[in-house]
Amino acid sequence: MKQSQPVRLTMVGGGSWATALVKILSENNVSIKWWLRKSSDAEHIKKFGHNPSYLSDVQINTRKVKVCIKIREAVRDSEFIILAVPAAFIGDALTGLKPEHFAGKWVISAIKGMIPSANQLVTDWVSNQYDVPPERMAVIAGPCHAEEVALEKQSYLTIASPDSDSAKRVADLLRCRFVQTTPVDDIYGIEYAAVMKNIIALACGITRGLGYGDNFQAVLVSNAMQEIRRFVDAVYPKHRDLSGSAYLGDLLVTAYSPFSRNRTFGTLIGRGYTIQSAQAEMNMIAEGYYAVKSIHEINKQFNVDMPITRAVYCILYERASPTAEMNKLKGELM
Ligand SMILES: NC(=O)c1ccc[n+]([C@@H]2O[C@H](COP(=O)([O-])OP(=O)(O)OC[C@H]3O[C@@H](n4cnc5c(N)ncnc54)[C@H](O)[C@@H]3O)[C@@H](O)[C@H]2O)c1
Ligand SMILES: O=P(O)(O)OC[C@H](O)CO
Repeated sequence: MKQSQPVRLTMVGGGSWATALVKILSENNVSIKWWLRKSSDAEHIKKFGHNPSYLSDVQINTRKVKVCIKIREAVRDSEFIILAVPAAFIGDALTGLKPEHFAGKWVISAIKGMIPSANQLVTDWVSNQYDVPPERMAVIAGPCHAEEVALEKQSYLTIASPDSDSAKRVADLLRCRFVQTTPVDDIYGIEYAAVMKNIIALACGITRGLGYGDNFQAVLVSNAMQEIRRFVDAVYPKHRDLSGSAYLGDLLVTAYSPFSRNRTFGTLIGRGYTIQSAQAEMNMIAEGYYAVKSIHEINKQFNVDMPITRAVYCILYERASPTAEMNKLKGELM
């Protein structure tokens, strides 16, 4: 039987998540233009079919995937654009693009971070900068570490869009042998929860680094869930069940998995590393570092009680002692 034309899609980003998403999409009838910032990585993928910098065991199907270092060329003729670079660098990655380059396309954020210069969610920022209508936007969420996708471990993604057809189309694109997908409509609630779980993972890491145990972490995580609920309900009120995997599931994986970038970063801070030395130690980005400042700023309008976020903010941005901040927090949890 003749196969239908492949879906034309652009992947923006050269890190672990972009590599894992390329692997997932390559399972389906999708033709991918993959934009990477580093030309040496792009050349290596062309020649050897592996990303040398992230998840280098993943075999890239170069019949389906064309690498590219020019962003305009990468987005030309695509129906879908997936953004998978840390939020702080998305502006750089899209430099040279104008609203007309996004016209008629779906834009999907796989990013779990805030735009630091604007204190904005990525979908809000993209909509404003490039005139992408909300119904053409989606986010990829859920408890899913790139490292486990690389190993084809059974995983689940939640695809959120205000438009149910868009959510379903994107969910269909990302479903494969080892990934289940669910379309939903709570795009902003899910995006905020995904941002906030990174801050909580930093807190978990800090307490691990200081020597706190599982008993404390269980209380920290359950209090965190309430903190996320208070904030998300204040900023974007809507009926939602936060026990779903895109909310609670994502919090759990990031808080407990050794693959978590944010937890690892927090652990280094708890052990006494400076921010610069912790960043230098990791080849990866901990989104929570940027997000905690944005959420702290946004919360000035809402005044939600957020003791965990406040403690992490004070440690990372006000040079407060992790020991003293966690001592204070101890008395506020229940
Ligand atoms: N890794 C995961 O398992 C995973 C899962 C879900 C969502 N995400 C989200 O995906 C996004 C990308 O994260 P990741 O894990 O792929 O990143 P990563 O930490 O694996 O890689 C870092 C990325 O940042 C880029 N980068 C580093 N410094 C840069 C700079 N100065 N300018 C421009 N780009 C720079 C690198 O090229 C690389 O693409 C994040 O928002 C993250 O929260 C990641
Ligand atoms: O768990 P982290 O800190 O690596 O963040 C990556 C993803 O957001 C997990 O869903």
